[in-house]
Amino acid sequence: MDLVLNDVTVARGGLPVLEGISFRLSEGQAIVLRGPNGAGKTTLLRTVAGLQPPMAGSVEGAEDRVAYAAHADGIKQVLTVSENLRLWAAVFGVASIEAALVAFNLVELADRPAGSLSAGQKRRLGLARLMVTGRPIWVLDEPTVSLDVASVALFADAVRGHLAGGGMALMATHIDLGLEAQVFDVTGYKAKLPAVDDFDGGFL
Ligand SMILES: Nc1ncnc2c1ncn2[C@@H]1O[C@H](COP(=O)(O)OP(=O)(O)OP(=O)(O)O)[C@@H](O)[C@H]1O
Repeated sequence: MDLVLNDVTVARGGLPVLEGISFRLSEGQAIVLRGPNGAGKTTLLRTVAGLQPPMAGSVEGAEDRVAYAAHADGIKQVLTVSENLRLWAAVFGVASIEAALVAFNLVELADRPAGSLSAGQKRRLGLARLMVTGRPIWVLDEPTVSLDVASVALFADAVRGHLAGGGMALMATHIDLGLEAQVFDVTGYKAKLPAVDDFDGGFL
């Protein structure tokens, strides 16, 4: 089933940020969101992930199918790397964590408490989590932050494998991952702020 956005408006703090967003993401495809800081990429990703409703328009095909990786890695600090992955695997009903450990070069760190990992290692664990969700739509907000060159390559391989298996990916990233992806620049979709109709100019 495709992920379809129809004329979506997204808002932060009650104010529209982006409007008129429409696209379709099919099996095996990726879309990379581009746009300057503050343009609304995170807000759009949060809306697709179901963390907030669209202000207008509709998001179809996302419900219970999205695995979301945001700036915060969502890691349980006191659990080990493998315990973290097993926890998520149990939540999502996935049998094995081995592929995720291998894909993100976490085998040697499997017994380390997650709280003792470096920023890049934590990020690898946060991304490995995607693989144990079994969910087809990966929604990723700046997934490569803190990753070194080798880890970026691991991540790109994991996304490539996910797409090859019929998965989909929607991500905000400023770096070129060497993936075949459509680029969606949100810059042209900046929302017009609603007119203030009870403004009293006499207070100026
Ligand atoms: N909690 C909040 N309450 C109100 N406004 C917010 C909140 N979080 C973000 N904003 C504002 O919403 C707008 C969109 O922010 P958003 O984080 O979606 O942009 P972005 O394109 O992801 O930026 P970046 O590239 O810097 O991560 C910005 O103007 C931002 O200041």
